[in-house]
Amino acid sequence: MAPEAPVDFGTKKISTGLEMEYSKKAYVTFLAGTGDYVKGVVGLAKGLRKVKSAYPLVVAILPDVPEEHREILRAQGCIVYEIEPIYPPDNQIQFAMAYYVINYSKLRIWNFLQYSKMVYLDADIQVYENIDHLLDTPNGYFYAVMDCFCEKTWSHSPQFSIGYCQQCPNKVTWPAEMGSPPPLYFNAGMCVFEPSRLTYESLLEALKITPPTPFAEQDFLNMFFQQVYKPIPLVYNLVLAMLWRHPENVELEKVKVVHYCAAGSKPWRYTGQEANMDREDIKMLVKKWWDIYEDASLDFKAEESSAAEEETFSKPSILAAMPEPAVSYIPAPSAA
Ligand SMILES: O=c1ccn([C@@H]2O[C@H](COP(=O)(O)OP(=O)(O)O)[C@@H](O)[C@H]2O)c(=O)[nH]1
Ligand SMILES: OC[C@H]1O[C@H](O[C@@H]2[C@@H](O)[C@H](O)[C@@H](O)[C@H](O)[C@@H]2O)[C@H](O)[C@@H](O)[C@H]1O
Ligand SMILES: [Mn+2]
Repeated sequence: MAPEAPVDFGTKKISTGLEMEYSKKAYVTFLAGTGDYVKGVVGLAKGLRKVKSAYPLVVAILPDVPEEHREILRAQGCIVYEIEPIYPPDNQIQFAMAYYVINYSKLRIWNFLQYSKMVYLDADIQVYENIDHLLDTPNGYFYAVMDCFCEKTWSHSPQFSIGYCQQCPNKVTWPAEMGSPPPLYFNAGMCVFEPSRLTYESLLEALKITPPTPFAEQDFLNMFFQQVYKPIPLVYNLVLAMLWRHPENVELEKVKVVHYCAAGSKPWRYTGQEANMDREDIKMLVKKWWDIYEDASLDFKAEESSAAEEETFSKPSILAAMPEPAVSYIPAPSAA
């Protein structure tokens, strides 16, 4: 289902006659659980500071994130918004990772209407060069980097079974008897999008009638934004598996954003034991992440900007009165 074309924001008068500034832009990430992903968010906040980004980092947190972690994020200058979880319809699907079920909650960021455009980044991503220009891309599209189908996390898929990957479409051509090749598919760890009430409500409505699939909200977002998806270069989201699956597509010295999504590559829990984790490039990238994380000169200093605010709801107060579409919640496994 293609989303409504997003309304072109400017300063928008609303029924009460109040004016609301819609031109704000920001980075946003997502944090769930009581575990160590908070380190990823701290690393990301410090990385964005190191590349002198002009925009704040918003963190959409689930209610289970402890106050101590929220304080750590505020102390790093993050703008912390608590969001309500979103679960897919009741299902028996085998997700590629059991905890993926919590990732549907990312959809709340489309309701951050106080922002006109945002770059979403997973907490296991690090930004090594300024990418603020992505927030000046033309509106009306969904920008993200193409994924790779070669890791065993894709073993459920027809692509994997015939050895097809969009990263090298001529290596194994898609057989005619399997119909047309799959549409271009993005990794949902990084994307450029426009918050919009219409898009948000359409997402939630579509979710109610969309059977969940192994890559959870990533599959769902690929289906939803298929008509407006614009692939952007791999330098904006290096999915680490590309280093051993498609090295011919990677110029590591030009990469601006690294996505530590390969099994065993999360820097804050790296042991080097898993497959490919003893590679020199992986060791270099993990060290690069730690150098930023441990650099005290990159910590937030209160005089840098007005104190970060925290709101306990996922919509600007002025829209609080607008009814939220009902979403059914079901119990789910806790985060990883
Ligand atoms: O316990 C968890 C698991 C996931 N996440 C968030 O959900 C994102 C997606 O999960 P992950 O990056 O582990 O998926 P991958 O990209 O590795 O498949 C993470 O980056 C975090 O932002 C989280 O906050 N806590
Ligand atoms: O909830 C589903 C997740 O799906 C994606 O995970 C990756 C990861 O599983 C790799 O190991 C695979 O190789 C890769 O293809 C896959 O996209 C996103 O990075 C993450 O943000 C989230 O959307
Ligand atoms: Mn990730």
